[in-house]
Amino acid sequence: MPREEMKRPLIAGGGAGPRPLEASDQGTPVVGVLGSGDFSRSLTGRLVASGYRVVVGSRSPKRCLPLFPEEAEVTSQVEAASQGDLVFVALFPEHYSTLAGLGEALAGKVLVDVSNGVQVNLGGTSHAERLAAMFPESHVVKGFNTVSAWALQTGSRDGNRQVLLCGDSAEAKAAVCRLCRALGFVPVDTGLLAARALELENLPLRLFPSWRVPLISTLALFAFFYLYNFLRDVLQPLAVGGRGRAFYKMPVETVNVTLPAVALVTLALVYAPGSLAAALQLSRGTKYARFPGWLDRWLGRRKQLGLCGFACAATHAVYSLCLPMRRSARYKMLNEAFKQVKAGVEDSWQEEEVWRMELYLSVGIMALCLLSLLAVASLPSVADSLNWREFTFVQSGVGLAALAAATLHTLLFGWDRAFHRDQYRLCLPPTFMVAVPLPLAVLASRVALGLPCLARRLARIRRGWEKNRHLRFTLDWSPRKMVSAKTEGPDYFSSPGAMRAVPVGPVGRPNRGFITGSLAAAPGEEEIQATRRHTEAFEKAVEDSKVLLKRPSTEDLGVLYGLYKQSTAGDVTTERPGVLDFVGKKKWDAWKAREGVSKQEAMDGYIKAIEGFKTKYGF
Ligand SMILES: NC(=O)C1=CN([C@@H]2O[C@H](COP(=O)(O)OP(=O)(O)OC[C@H]3O[C@@H](n4cnc5c(N)ncnc54)[C@H](OP(=O)(O)O)[C@@H]3O)[C@@H](O)[C@H]2O)C=CC1
Ligand SMILES: [Cu+2]
Repeated sequence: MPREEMKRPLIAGGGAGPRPLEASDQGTPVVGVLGSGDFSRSLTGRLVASGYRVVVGSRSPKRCLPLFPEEAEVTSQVEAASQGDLVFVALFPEHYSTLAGLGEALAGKVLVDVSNGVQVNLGGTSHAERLAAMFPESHVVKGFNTVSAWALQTGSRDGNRQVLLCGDSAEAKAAVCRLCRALGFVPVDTGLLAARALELENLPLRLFPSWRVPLISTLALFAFFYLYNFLRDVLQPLAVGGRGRAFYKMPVETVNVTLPAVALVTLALVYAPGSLAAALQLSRGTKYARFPGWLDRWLGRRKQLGLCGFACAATHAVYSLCLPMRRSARYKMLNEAFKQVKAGVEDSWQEEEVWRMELYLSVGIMALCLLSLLAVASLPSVADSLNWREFTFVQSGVGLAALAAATLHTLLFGWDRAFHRDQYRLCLPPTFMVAVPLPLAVLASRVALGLPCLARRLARIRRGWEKNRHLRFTLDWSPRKMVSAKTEGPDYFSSPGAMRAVPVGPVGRPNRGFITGSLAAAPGEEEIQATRRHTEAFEKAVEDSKVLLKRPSTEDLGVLYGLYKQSTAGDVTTERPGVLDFVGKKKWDAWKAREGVSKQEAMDGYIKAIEGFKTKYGF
């Protein structure tokens, strides 16, 4: 539906008059909607506005008639089921049994189940499957349950435009997809009913599913550090006979010592899985082995963890700004001043303390700025405007700089306190000493991964190199394809970008049984030996062709391709590819040019050509 259409008020309040279904609307299906509730009304309004003829089926059509736009027909359920080509079931699933008598009217039709559960259903049967079992002659499609009645009314300008669907009949899904598009939504086919319906029904019931673990981790860290600080800063002074003036610290001071520790550890948790993944790839020598499930999930939650860390850091900044505003701070300052006067100290300036504070604050502000950049870049609208390199630079480069700055900020805060005995209250080291090891370990691992020997190896692995195996520039090389006389084979014409890593045996040792199928015909022992030697020389030349230092010119690739196909498949037997298949045509022509040449001669030609190319292109 055009955007302008979306802006039209959808539920015509009355005087709009019937919207005639003229010639252009003739082909559109009649849509039946069973049920007259909120969803039914919003959907009907939207369908009518998009030019569909809608028949609403209700148990009491007269009562609900005024609630629907006048273009819609409101009738009995049987009537709506009979008239509609595509029927929406806008009832709660517990009322599906009341539709039992509609089996005949709904036979052969597309039934759209829009229902949601009341609680997450993790193993039972989905409502859509129950509906499909009730109406085995209808084609049930699950969908629209992730769209609210509100979104249907206001149009997809608000929120997500996607409508997730699933179903077993491809035609039924196609019909629902067409309708979706006509309503201005974007259909997304997620698969079959048995595989996806339950998941779709659970989707609207889940509360921020990707945030659960990051939020719980952040809260758990907060609880741990808060308790730790409570023991050290509140209980310990009371335990050693203080004057009962420690509980005041609980709302602000203790929270403000807790927040930076949580922020720092959370931020380290964002970059730790990347280091673990790199270490795994290095030790396995391949990027093609799956990570353990927990690492995969951890990698997938980095953004949420980062945002939790940012929230803690930002809150810590606000708390810190407010510290001097507190009464307790003023009283403490006055008391200090009085003590100083009494002691006759005129100037309390301590150079070291001044520098510690200046540096600590400055680095902290920088860390917060970098974190803000990261947070902004993780917004979908901003992330979408960055290319992959820019995104990686921000998330990786700026993120690690933020982690480094935050760690330095914490270390500057600690200064030399780690070495003061009086800092170990209740035998517990200062909080910063508990918070700092993980970020330091992550930063150290990144430095290690940046060392040329490791960085080079990792870069190779990430470009497809595998330990004990070699990279080859090829597409379909399976022996079966070599034997068949089709236009497949080594894709010498593929662009360098299309090259991909496929494991093969070590260079120089041809794979066993490489082209045996096409060449195994010689009867005598000597002949067999000669053929084998010839074949091996050819196979060696094929292997060599993949490790030439430079990519041969298109003409030379054509020569190689033609000789190769003639060697392995004989004369060309296929039709010349169509006008638009430029690469296919070139390949075909190159093969055709060798027509009539025997396989042995073609192999000789190939071996000679490779010898020449080794000098020409380097080897
Ligand atoms: N509202 C929303 O935003 C969304 C709703 N949905 C789904 O759409 C479906 C309908 O929701 P909604 O429109 O909000 O619900 P409503 O309660 O507003 O409407 C349900 C309709 O079901 C019919 N009904 C009520 N009681 C019975 C009964 N005992 N036996 C038979 N039919 C009955 C009534 O129609 P009548 O009296 O005319 O027969 C009623 O209007 C639900 O499955 C819901 O999960 C999905 C996504 C969003
Ligand atoms: Cu701080």
